[in-house]
Amino acid sequence: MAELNVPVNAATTAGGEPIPTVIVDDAHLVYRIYGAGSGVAGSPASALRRIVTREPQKPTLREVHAVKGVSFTAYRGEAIGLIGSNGSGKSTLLRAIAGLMPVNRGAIYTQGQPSLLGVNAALLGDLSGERNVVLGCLAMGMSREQARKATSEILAFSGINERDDFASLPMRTYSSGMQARLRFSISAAKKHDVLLIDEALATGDSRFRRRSEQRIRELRADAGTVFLVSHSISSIRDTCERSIWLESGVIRADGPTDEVTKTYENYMASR
Ligand SMILES: Nc1ncnc2c1ncn2[C@@H]1O[C@H](COP(=O)(O)OP(=O)(O)OP(=O)(O)O)[C@@H](O)[C@H]1O
Repeated sequence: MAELNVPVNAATTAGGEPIPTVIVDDAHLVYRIYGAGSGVAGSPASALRRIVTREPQKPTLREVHAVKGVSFTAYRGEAIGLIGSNGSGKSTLLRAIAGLMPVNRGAIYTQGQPSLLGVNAALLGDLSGERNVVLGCLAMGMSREQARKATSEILAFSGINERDDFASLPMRTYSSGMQARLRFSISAAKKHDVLLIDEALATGDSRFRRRSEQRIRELRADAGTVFLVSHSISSIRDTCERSIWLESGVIRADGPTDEVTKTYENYMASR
């Protein structure tokens, strides 16, 4: 635990300045849901009335303002935990940092290419775990030779072959925990400028979680920036020295993990 709190000196410029990797400046993120029926207007009675009166259904648009004016700067060498209750905007913010969702207002600047590792990251269910590892490596920019070399290491790290030769079976036959382990193992095989991890550790067992947490620390030590979204406060405490608490799309606290998680836990206990 102690080594997590030491400043990462590799992450500073020659002048000792920390190097920013992600700048989020007053970011607003809004989902637009078209055709979403709302309350009475979407009821069976109103649908029947429209049929009888031949009144066309008015197009509806609902907006969910998921992230409301969030600002912070992340630096190279930091591992940052994103915490908050369900629906507070954590995954949305990660998606925006990854460039998968445009900001509606404000701006997000990133250095290098952020990589989002989520439980929904696309791997192909009909291909074997091993083929998916090779494809994943190629997709991350490795050469065929590098991918071939990395494959056995990734499979060993994932531990999916611990009980049987699962690597040769199609991925659709894997449990969700095994799938998540393989996804994490593929992503963690490469150094990332900015690695965004969304609950990927939650589905692994405790042994795999410990290995993953160790790998996150190594990735961070390699001077990348890691963001970890998790409801497991212990994972956040073991991995991240800084945490950001989001609630209803707004930052409630940003600072040392111990302080932020304590405040968050008190808040959750009082609800
Ligand atoms: N694809 C979507 N379309 C419309 N609204 C969405 C969509 N995805 C998320 N939302 C809404 O945006 C808000 C933030 O959701 P988000 O998934 O970012 O929260 P979260 O903090 O990651 O939640 P959790 O801890 O439950 O995973 C919620 O109100 C959610 O209903």
